[in-house]
Amino acid sequence: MQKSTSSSSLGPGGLDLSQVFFKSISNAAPPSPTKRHTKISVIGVGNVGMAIAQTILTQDLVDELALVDTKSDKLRGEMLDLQHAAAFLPRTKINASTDYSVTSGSDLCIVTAGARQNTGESRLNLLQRNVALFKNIVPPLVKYSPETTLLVVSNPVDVLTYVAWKLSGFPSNRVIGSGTNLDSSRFRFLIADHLDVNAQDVQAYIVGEHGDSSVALWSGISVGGVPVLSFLERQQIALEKETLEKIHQEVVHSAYEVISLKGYTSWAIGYSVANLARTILRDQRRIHPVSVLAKGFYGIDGGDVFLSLPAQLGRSGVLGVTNVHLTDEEIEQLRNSAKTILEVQSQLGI
Ligand SMILES: NC(=O)C1=CN([C@@H]2O[C@H](COP(=O)(O)OP(=O)(O)OC[C@H]3O[C@@H](n4cnc5c(N)ncnc54)[C@H](O)[C@@H]3O)[C@@H](O)[C@H]2O)C=CC1
Ligand SMILES: CC(=O)C(=O)O
Repeated sequence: MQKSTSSSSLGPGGLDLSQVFFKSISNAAPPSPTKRHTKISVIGVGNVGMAIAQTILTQDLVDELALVDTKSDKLRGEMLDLQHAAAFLPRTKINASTDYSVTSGSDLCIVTAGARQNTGESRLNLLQRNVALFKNIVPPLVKYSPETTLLVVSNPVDVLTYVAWKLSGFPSNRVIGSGTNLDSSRFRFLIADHLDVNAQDVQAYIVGEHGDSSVALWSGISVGGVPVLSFLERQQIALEKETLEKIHQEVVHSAYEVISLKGYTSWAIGYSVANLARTILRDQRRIHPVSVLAKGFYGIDGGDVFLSLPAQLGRSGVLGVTNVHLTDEEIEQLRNSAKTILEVQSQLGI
């Protein structure tokens, strides 16, 4: 597929159209040398890839957005549809191609390509199909953007982040999985709903596997800086363990429910990933629960495993993992989550 936008403003007969519409100001300042050209590539233009692409565009995050997929008609259709919104959006050059050269020089490559769950199917079930695709996706991304950060979204996201790390040969700080950033957003929504407060004022993390063995960090939840569990305890208000467990189960069940109702999930993951992209490209140094190489943190050992921990992110990827206080029960659950992922990983032969 050809590139979407002409890189030259030459009209018929070699006339420079920019000179027809604009007369140059002879002493105009040259473009600022400090302003970097920023670029994101999104691989896979299905429900998830397009939700991410459109959220990135509305947030004025990059100068250039490149889209890649194997379905050339769908790809061109999606590219044109986004380009036709140019009059309402911050200026971003949008290119699309089945050829990975379109991704060249990306600061961030977001991988959403691959099979998705059918109703009732677990994320881990997708593994073999998506590992095969990753072998065709990761090497060309590395070839065209050797300095990029890889952000994996395709499921099962934790194992595929490990696969992307292995296939890329990148240092682990430049390979991140979207992990439980989404689960934590669902968690914050449900807690906010329960307490009738704004979800943005709720600090709460789900860590571990993005999936059935995820771990809710109840001990660290705070609302507007007030630690929730200890506050309720002091007020002698019992928040029953069953209520807490029910909220966590609702988080775990969320994707299954949305998939059974509309066939896929898209909007929340779109916002979640665009939020991560902003932190990384703008060097915001915010803390997000995302899938990182977890070996050595919170007593996780037994192999190279990627799972979600609260990590500080910035321009160079993962800057560090936060030392959150976990209860013994939470540590035990986190190690079990690591074990679940490692068991799946051991079948890969990568
Ligand atoms: N980590 C998370 O929180 C979430 C992850 N997902 C995962 O994201 C993935 C995508 O989901 P949807 O967009 O709903 O699926 P979809 O079926 O709508 O789109 C997948 C796209 O990938 C493309 N594709 C397939 N093989 C490719 C290849 N080798 N190179 C480039 N493109 C290729 C397909 O042509 C298709 O356009 C799934 O694995 C899904 O489970 C979905 C929601 C949340
Ligand atoms: C599909 C998926 O992983 C989610 O929405 O959480």
